[in-house]
Amino acid sequence: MAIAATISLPLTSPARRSLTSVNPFRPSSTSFSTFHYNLFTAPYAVKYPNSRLVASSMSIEAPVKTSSTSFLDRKESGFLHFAKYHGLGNDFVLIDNRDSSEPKIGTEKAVQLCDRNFGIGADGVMFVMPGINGTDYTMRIFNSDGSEPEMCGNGIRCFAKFIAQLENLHGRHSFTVHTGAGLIVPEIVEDGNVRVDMGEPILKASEVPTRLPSNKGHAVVKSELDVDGVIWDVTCVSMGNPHCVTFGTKGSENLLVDELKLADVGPRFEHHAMFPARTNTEFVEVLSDSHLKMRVWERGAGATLACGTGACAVVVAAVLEGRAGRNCTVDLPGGPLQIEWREEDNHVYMTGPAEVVFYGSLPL
Ligand SMILES: N[C@@H](CCC[C@H](N)C(=O)O)C(=O)O
Repeated sequence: MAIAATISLPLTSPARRSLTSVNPFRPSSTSFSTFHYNLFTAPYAVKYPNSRLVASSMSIEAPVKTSSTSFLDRKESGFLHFAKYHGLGNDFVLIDNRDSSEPKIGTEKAVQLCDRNFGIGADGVMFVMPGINGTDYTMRIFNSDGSEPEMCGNGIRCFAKFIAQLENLHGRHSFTVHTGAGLIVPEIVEDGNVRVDMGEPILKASEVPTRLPSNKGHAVVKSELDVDGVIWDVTCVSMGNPHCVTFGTKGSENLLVDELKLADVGPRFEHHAMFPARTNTEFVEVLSDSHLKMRVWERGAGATLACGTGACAVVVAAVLEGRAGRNCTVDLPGGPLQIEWREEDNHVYMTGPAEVVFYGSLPL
């Protein structure tokens, strides 16, 4: 089966774009080229979305036209208009769903779009929906396996930048967003990064949820978890979604995360009987009191280049285990996040980038 698609690529490197300097939804007549191509005969353009040279060398009809109106102003029925974003390489298909509280596509289609060989390629699909309970917007997300998580840290930064572009907003802006994890407040700051009030971590074992017995009040901190005969020390934290954080196996030295066989060990945690809702798992190396390095195996998405809720959970776990302070840089494979677990209000604050990659349309 082939899917005809239209795709628009920013001419500048997305990594160098900032909201204040460039608004890709209001391009000048020379800032975009529009390509019409078949997703299944132009895999390289999909796999290397930042490369115009690759797209051009595929003999795709380009450039066919330029537009002075916003790409996402397009409303042709029967087409799904989307934007592809990433936060430190954790990538998402974003859909303008402001006119309905029902997602424009279902989980089966989302799985298809996330496929890196036969679709757009993404770790998840996110929907910008009307707010409820007095909030500005509602966020929903499907993982690449079609499951629906409560929250997504990198995704909510992309969500905020997408809203700013949809609404043609410039400069500092914050939004109240209803999520499965409750109220989340992302704020676009001067340098184009997004700072997010991620709310309070949940530590009560039954609410994470984990079946591991609590050992510090209601929390599970540095507890033993037997993973197919290997004993890991784990701390369980929910940021609305469940996380199991480990700094290594019992009695071992500081974990060297680059040496970890993530694809082997990750699924064993994700589907462990102690995690009734499955779990995201973060493997952490302590570089200093304020500098941590992690790799993640995500529930429903596998190994990803970054996980925002995971980085927040890691700092909470590091503080609870006495391994780091409340203000940390967390290095992920896709880049660093700044995380603060503030003592005054018990909220976790995450700051990091979110960048557009390209815009496209697909027939539904
Ligand atoms: N990558 C996200 C987390 C996405 C949801 C996760 N896979 C889950 O199922 O909980 C992040 O940046 O937080």
